[in-house]
Amino acid sequence: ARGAGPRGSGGEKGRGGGAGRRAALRRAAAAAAAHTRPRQTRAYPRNQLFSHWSVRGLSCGRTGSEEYFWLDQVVIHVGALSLKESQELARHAAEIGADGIAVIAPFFLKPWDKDVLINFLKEVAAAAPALPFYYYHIPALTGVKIRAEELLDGIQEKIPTFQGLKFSDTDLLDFGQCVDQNRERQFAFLFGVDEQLLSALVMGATGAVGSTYNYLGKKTNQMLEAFERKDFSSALNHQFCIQRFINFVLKLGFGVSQTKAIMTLVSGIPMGPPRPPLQRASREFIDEAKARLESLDFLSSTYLKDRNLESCS
Ligand SMILES: CC(=O)N[C@@H]([C@@H](O)[C@H](O)[C@H](O)CO)[C@@H](O)CC(=O)C(=O)O
Repeated sequence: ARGAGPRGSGGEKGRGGGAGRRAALRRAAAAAAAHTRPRQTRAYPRNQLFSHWSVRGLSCGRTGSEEYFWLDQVVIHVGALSLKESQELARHAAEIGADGIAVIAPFFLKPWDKDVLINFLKEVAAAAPALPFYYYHIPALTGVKIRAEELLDGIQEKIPTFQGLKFSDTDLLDFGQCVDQNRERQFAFLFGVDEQLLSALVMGATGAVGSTYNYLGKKTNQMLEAFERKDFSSALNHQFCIQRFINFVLKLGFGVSQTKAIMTLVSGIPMGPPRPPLQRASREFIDEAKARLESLDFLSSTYLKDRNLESCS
């Protein structure tokens, strides 16, 4: 998933930027990546994937005389069914200089209440005690429905590195209460339901992480900018426009496979097939999604060249 947000996509209170720190991180990540370079035909173990991502993410690009980094922050998801594996991944994330770690609830042997879940998260966080820690709340996929608002109550006493939450659920009452009950704390509230982001911004979301930002990022940024300048009518138009596309693909059947297909379509970069049990997106899906992207002006070549997308709003 990719981040978007008015105040950064996560970990905005992180550990400070600076070219020196970035250069050091880049060296550490490059060393780790070189040490474990996989052969082309082998699947990447997760730690190798992290190293390679960090190297790429912390690399510089250049526009004119200005140098910039591809990513502002790299927050690594280290959740796993096994506590030990999660801890190893957390240690590795710290070694390669990640800006933070995130963890979903284990979903085979599920935690049955808040305390049990916090205990698990605490053990993972303790393996990387200098890294900001995020809980990734995604009940539709984990089946762990412990309310985030309950989980946050007193969490920093148990997990001192707790920094915030990625909230991937449509329960805006729960989300609103997370924000409302933690106003004194500087938590990051990263929202993960792209079609509802505007509502979450109104409630205090500080950023967003979601799948559609990989290809609807420009439209989302227009919405964020309108929101920042308090032009709520334009912000709503942009959100509705995004909803039109998401609503359309949700009805066709939308998940990771379809996301890969759309990303391939929009970027021209082959994303490869999904792993079983997932199946490739069907030809019909790709054709229909393409037509919809075109009709909303999300796919035209001019879209990539800074076109104003008012036709959609
Ligand atoms: C259940 C799900 O996949 N949610 C997505 C959303 O970005 C979602 O695809 C989008 O809101 C469309 O419904 C993200 O919150 C999760 C995600 O991108 C990820 O974990 O990589």
